[in-house]
Amino acid sequence: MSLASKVRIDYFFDVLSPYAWIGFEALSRYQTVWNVDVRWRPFFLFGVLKKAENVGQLLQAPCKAQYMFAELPSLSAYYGIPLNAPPDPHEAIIKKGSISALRFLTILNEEKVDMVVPAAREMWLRRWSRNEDIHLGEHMLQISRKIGIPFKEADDMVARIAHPDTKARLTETGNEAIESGAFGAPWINVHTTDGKMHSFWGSDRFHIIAHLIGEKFPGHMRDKAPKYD
Ligand SMILES: N[C@@H](CCC(=O)N[C@@H](CS)C(=O)NCC(=O)O)C(=O)O
Repeated sequence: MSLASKVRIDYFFDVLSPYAWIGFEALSRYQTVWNVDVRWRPFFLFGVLKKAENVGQLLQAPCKAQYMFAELPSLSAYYGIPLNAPPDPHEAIIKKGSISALRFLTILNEEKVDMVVPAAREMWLRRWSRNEDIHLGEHMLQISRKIGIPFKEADDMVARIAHPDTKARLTETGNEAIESGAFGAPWINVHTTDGKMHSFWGSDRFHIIAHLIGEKFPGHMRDKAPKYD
């Protein structure tokens, strides 16, 4: 068996999850200094929660829901991420959702992989900073324009958002996460160079991941943050 020279990190996320955003920004910064190969893997969190029989946990324990929101301002300040909860979280998260955005990211991941990070970041900025919607095709076109995807290409990808192949690929990514034990987001699979896989839940596990792979975790690394606007 040949051993890999780089640690591969599969980062499963949904742009509706603010914790997945925090982890995404943290890992984007660490990606530049750790010897890792990061794969960004958009998955549909509600599908995963359902398959993992974890929907009730999240929505029915009021103290947990309250805590989830209460912790966000300190994380936002720590990492320097301009995070603002939408004024009507139920409408933004449950009613409008992220399925179109995730399907769009799924297409980008296969056809324009370099655009996945700027597109996902712009989606989070819209949903979790500026209170702008991300559930319609026209929003994907606005996002594409902002990050520099030519209109014709963007239009062609938006037209395939509802294609059965796109849906199937998003479901497959969720299933892969579920098979590795996922029950929430972010879900992080670290494939160490000895061929083993280690799974982690949360944006708050990077010090443990650093220890596992023999790297350093000096905290927020705000000096490596992009300009958020
Ligand atoms: N402590 C974790 C919390 C992550 C978290 O609460 N993620 C939510 C989605 S935004 C989730 O997966 N919840 C499932 C659960 O609580 O079981 C972190 O800091 O990232």
